[in-house]
Formats: sequence, C-alpha cells, structure tokens
Amino acid sequence: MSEVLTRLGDILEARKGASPDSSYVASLHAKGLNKILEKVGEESIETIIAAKDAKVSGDNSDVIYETADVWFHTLVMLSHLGESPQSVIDELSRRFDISGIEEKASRNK
Ligand SMILES: N=c1c2ncn([C@@H]3O[C@H](COP(=O)(O)OP(=O)(O)OP(=O)(O)O)[C@@H](O)[C@H]3O)c2ncn1[C@@H]1O[C@H](COP(=O)(O)O)[C@@H](O)[C@H]1O
Repeated sequence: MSEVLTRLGDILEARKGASPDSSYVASLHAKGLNKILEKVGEESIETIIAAKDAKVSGDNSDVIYETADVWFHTLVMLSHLGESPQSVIDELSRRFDISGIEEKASRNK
C-alpha cells in the first residue's frame, strides 16, 4: 500500500512544475490552498453520503471510489504544504500498539 502512496506522492510533487492546462494536480496547485481544501471538503461529504447509501444497498463500490477521491485530495493538500504521504505513514506507524483509548486518556491528564 505504501508503495502506491509513495509513487503517487512523487507524481504530485512532479506536477508542481507542470502546466495547469494538461494536469489536474497542477491546476489545483495553481488555484491554491483554498480550492484544494474545497475539494477535500466536497469529496469528504460525497464519501459520507456514499457510506450511508452503501449501508442500505450493501454495495460498497461507490464508497471505495469516493474514499479514493478523499485520500487523493488530502495528498494534494499535503503536497501543496510541502509534506509527503510518508509523513502520514510514519505517524500511523508511530501509533501501532498505542491504544486509542489510552492515548486519549493521556491527553486529558
Ligand atoms: N488519483 C488521481 C485522481 N483521483 C481523482 N482525480 C480527479 O479529481 C477530480 C475530482 O472529481 P470531480 O468530479 O469533483 O471533478 P470536477 O467536477 O472536474 O472538479 P471541479 O471542477 O468541481 O473542481 C476529477 O477530475 C478526477 O479525475 C484524480 N486525478 C489524478 N490522480 C492521480 O494524479 C496523477 C496526476 O494527474 P494529472 O495531474 O491530471 O496528470 C494521475 O496520474 C493519477 O495517478
């Protein structure tokens, strides 16, 4: 999985220098952070709706498609801010063996 994210991160980085006319990612970078965040929000809402629909229909194909759109646009956001997917992979790795309940309790002490 992380190989795909790493490859995608490299593509997103390379697209910073591409023409907005030929690259969707370059067009997002050119429009700026607010447009990228708008897409993250839009795709997140579409994912929530697809999950609700999937619960009723039993068909997960749309929610998988929409989740990929959210992941993709959050990676564009991170790239715009100078971060790579590896930063998120490292953070998730760091959390292995840390119970979410214990972590939350330690924050409230
Ligand atoms: N994974 C993706 C990917 N996922 C989704 N999308 C695009 O994200 C957009 C979001 O869908 P919408 O229906 O919301 O798009 P829209 O209605 O045109 O958007 P708005 O005009 O409303 O902003 C679509 O244009 C999708 O094609 C992606 N575009 C690119 N990639 C990857 O990024 C690489 C670089 O892409 P380019 O920069 O276009 O070369 C590609 O090779 C892929 O690996």
